[in-house]
Amino acid sequence: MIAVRPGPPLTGTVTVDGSKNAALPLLAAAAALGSPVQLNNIPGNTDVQIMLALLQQAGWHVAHPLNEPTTAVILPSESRHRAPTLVRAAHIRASYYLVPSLIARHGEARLPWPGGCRIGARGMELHFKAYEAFGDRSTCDDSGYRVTAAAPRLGTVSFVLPFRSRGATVAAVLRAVTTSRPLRLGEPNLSPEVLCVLEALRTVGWEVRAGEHLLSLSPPSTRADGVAVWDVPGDKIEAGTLACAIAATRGTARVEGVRDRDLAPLIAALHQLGIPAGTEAGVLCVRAQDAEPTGRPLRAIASLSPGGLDADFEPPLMALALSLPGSHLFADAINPGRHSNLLPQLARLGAEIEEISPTECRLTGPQRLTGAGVEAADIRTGSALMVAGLTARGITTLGGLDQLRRGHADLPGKLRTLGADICEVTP
Ligand SMILES: CC(=O)N[C@H]1[C@@H](OP(=O)(O)OP(=O)(O)OC[C@H]2O[C@@H](n3ccc(=O)[nH]c3=O)[C@H](O)[C@@H]2O)O[C@H](CO)[C@@H](O)[C@@H]1O
Ligand SMILES: C=C(OP(=O)(O)O)C(=O)O
Repeated sequence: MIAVRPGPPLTGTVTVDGSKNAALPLLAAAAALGSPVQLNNIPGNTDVQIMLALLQQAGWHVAHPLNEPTTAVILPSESRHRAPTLVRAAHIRASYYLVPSLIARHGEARLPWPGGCRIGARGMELHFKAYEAFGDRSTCDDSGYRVTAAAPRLGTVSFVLPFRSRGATVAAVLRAVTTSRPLRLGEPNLSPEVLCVLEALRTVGWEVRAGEHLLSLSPPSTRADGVAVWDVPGDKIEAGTLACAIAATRGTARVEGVRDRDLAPLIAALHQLGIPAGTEAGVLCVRAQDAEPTGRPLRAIASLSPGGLDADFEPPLMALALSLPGSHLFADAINPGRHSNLLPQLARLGAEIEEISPTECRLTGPQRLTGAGVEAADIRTGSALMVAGLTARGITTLGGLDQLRRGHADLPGKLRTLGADICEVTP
């Protein structure tokens, strides 16, 4: 487990890893393409390691150039063995991104239900609807699901999502790639993680028009030769978590390696709280040393809409808001089990948070927290508890590191680079 103690305000400069939630669909897009892709800035967290292992098991080569662990070349292998049983697909949520490439390669995708964070019921019926729009058939039982390829068809596939699911948007886009069919997708998810897949497809000749209400894709007229080179964007959530930690300790520090536009909703929330922060040319500067908190209420409502606040920013913002004056509201109806992971753990540190409903809560800051033993039941609960531990009197011990490492190769190390008093201890 990790032991966290309050210390001096965080200072200095740290660089974020590539984003887990962008790397996962980009790896699946590389597999769907069927021609070599070099992917740079791949993070070393365990979810991404599992995805790379799944790709290899399912028939793709994953080659790391010598001394470049964050780069991989993904390309299909020649051998066409039977569809494998991908048992570890049950460990990560994003295993469902592999369905289009598995169907294209093996004629069917047979997978266990996806895993990932236990943050409430996490359906995937919209993915099946997307595949059915392409003519595929899906069946499922308690242990998993199976999607079987339709006989090849031509023509544009049109489909409207009833809500802006990121997973279902990527599913439809990648199925368009593996069938080389034009797609018109209504009410798409246009989060940075989806946009980076669309940008990657543009580099290999796909015509992409991403409007708020309609996403249109048309395949390239000729197949691109050579190796496509794509970059995983820096992890906006890791950067946001570090920003909350810097602000909670009233520090002034720089976080490098993240795209400016990906942080706009987080920076708006920091400004609302009176924390001076901004990005320029991939560098996020947080200047909380002499900040004067506004005392204004923060309304942090997780959203799937374009430009909305990513649900994964909410937990670290909540940990920060506990140290700032004002009555702050948090809501995450996207991940309905998140608050039941996070709130009881913050309560162990002495936080007083009023649950308005299972997905909405209000807290009034500033509150004085006291170190205690806490447990990460999901990635962002883990990172939020580290932020809270930096302001709690005494020692906070955090268990459940396997959860944290699913999303970050070494978040404690990054906080230590900024001067945080964090160490790993063997219980
Ligand atoms: C790997 C990855 O990128 N995970 C992110 C992704 O999760 P996830 O892949 O769950 O995100 P989606 O946008 O697809 O889903 C949003 C919500 O709709 C539900 N849903 C989705 C599809 C469906 O067919 N049926 C259904 O009920 C999901 O269970 C979830 O509760 O977006 C979440 C919300 O922004 C983030 O917190 C997760 O970190
Ligand atoms: C919820 C998350 O991940 P996943 O969807 O992979 O479980 C997350 O990244 O916080």
